[in-house]
Amino acid sequence: MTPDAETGHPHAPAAATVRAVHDELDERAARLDAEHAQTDLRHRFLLPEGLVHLDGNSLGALPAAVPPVLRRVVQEEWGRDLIDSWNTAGWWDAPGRVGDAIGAVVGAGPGQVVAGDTTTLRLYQALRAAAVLRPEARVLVTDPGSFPTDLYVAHGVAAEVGWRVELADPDAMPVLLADLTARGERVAALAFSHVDYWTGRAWDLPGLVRAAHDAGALAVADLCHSAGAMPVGLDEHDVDLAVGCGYKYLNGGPGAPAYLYVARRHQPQFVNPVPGWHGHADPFAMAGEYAPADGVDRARTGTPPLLSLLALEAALTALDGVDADAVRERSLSLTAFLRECLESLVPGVDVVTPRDDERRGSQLSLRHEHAYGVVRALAERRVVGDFRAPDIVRLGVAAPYLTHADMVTAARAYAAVLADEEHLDPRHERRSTVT
Ligand SMILES: Cc1ncc(COP(=O)(O)O)c(C=O)c1O
Ligand SMILES: Nc1c(O)cccc1C(=O)C[C@H](N)C(=O)O
Repeated sequence: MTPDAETGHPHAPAAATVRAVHDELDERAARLDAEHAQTDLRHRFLLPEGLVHLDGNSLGALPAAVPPVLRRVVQEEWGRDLIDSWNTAGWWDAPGRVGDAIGAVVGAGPGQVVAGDTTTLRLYQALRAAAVLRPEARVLVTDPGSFPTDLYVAHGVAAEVGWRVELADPDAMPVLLADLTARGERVAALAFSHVDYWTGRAWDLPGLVRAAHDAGALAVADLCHSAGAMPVGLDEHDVDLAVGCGYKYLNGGPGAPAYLYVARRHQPQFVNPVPGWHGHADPFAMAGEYAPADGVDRARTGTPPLLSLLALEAALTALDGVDADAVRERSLSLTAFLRECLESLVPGVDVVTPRDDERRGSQLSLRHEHAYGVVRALAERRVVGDFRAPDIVRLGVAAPYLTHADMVTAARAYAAVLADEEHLDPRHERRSTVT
């Protein structure tokens, strides 16, 4: 480094050099945004002016299509037509209809996805159903780095059905499965997240499904961090069961319903461990005995949260006309460019997320000793990411509403926070519940 002409600081780069780096990044951003103009869907979302929302992997932005639909649903369907709306407004069929719309995003043909309930409940259903589909098996393989709710459900179901839980990083799962099989152990299911919530690492979904099937096991995937951000190909890759939430890259809003995919081949044997009346073959017969509906409808439980479900349905239209490959292409460009900006502007930045496109979901996770303070200080600069304990600054990149220019803004803010030590401000000591 040459001494700075203005400050005379011997170790800082010259101001002119710094300005040239910034100019170059701005020019690259403008060029890349022009190249990717086709997939810029920012106009389909209502975001506060000047905010860079890098937290769509926790709560997606509000699609412009949602408020008018909710207004109509509340005023006309609920307010005016009341109970008639179960028939006239298609409320009864909404879980399957919205399920099909989600299916279109994750590569599942119609009739295999049902929307409603929470990811936690959906995973419980999936794993309990796996136990019925693989009655002889005594082992569940899952990732110790899974989102906590997934681990809790895995251990909970294992305790209920008498499985032993084997923990392995998804990269190590195929070897573990082969070992278990060689020892004559029967594995019921391999449960994994397609993209890791903490590192942003994307696992090899087709390879994991193949390994599961080679071991006679089922593949159960959590799509929370991939659905809406990249192609999943549930049917193409022969996934058995999958779950996901509606509030991240599907932009369904806070508490949006989750979903469950049951591959058509498993539906006749799918046993719902929470057999509610909405999943009954003839709900209004009010029969005292449960008889499952045909198809994926048997995975329904009780009355779905209609307002949220219809908000999610409207939200999904924000992705209309842009396929998952196109979203992925934009996402990879944005995350690669964000990394490049950070590496240019923040000396020693520690990016945990893999550099390799194949291995990267749609976020960058940065390790920092004062990650919580960094996240709070960034938020004051109108760049919203989140903190994941113990030391991760998570920057989620929801491609449809973010631009390459936003990536420069975010990296610049990150550099400024650290340079001015804003993250050490005592106001940024950790005290909020939700991070
Ligand atoms: C991978 C993963 N699974 C599950 C959940 C949450 O489950 P639920 O929708 O039941 O809160 C999240 C996020 O909250 C998640 O990231
Ligand atoms: N589901 C959430 C919630 O109910 C409150 C706050 C955050 C969330 C999230 O979605 C967090 C997210 N699953 C994560 O990857 O950390």
